[in-house]
Amino acid sequence: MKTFDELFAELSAKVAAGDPASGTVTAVRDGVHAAGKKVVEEAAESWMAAEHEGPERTAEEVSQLLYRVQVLMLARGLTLDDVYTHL
Ligand SMILES: N=c1c2ncn([C@@H]3O[C@H](COP(=O)(O)OP(=O)(O)OP(=O)(O)O)[C@@H](O)[C@H]3O)c2ncn1[C@@H]1O[C@H](COP(=O)(O)O)[C@@H](O)[C@H]1O
Repeated sequence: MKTFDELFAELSAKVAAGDPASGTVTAVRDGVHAAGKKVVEEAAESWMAAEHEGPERTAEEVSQLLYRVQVLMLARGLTLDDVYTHL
């Protein structure tokens, strides 16, 4: 288990190192357009799970959504502080 901040630190380090085994590195290199499409896809799956599936499936889809949001942030060069300043 990890927190949102811990995941972002892990993904940032992998991207900075260009870790060849990391799916995140590939996803970030694919760019903002592809990353944005994945955010929308996982958002829709989260919504559908919340309406039609149980809490466990919904939590799983929301975790994927949070991951895809972080990929989009990294592809766009945003930090957590850039976002948190608006909360
Ligand atoms: N949390 C995630 C995570 N969530 C989703 N994914 C990726 O997203 C893929 C699933 O996306 P798809 O679009 O294929 O999903 P789907 O077909 O819609 O599947 P469902 O939504 O229907 O379940 C997974 O196979 C992973 O490649 C993730 N990949 C990585 N992480 C975390 O990121 C860390 C670093 O990962 P790497 O960069 O791969 O080392 C890992 O330790 C994890 O903690």
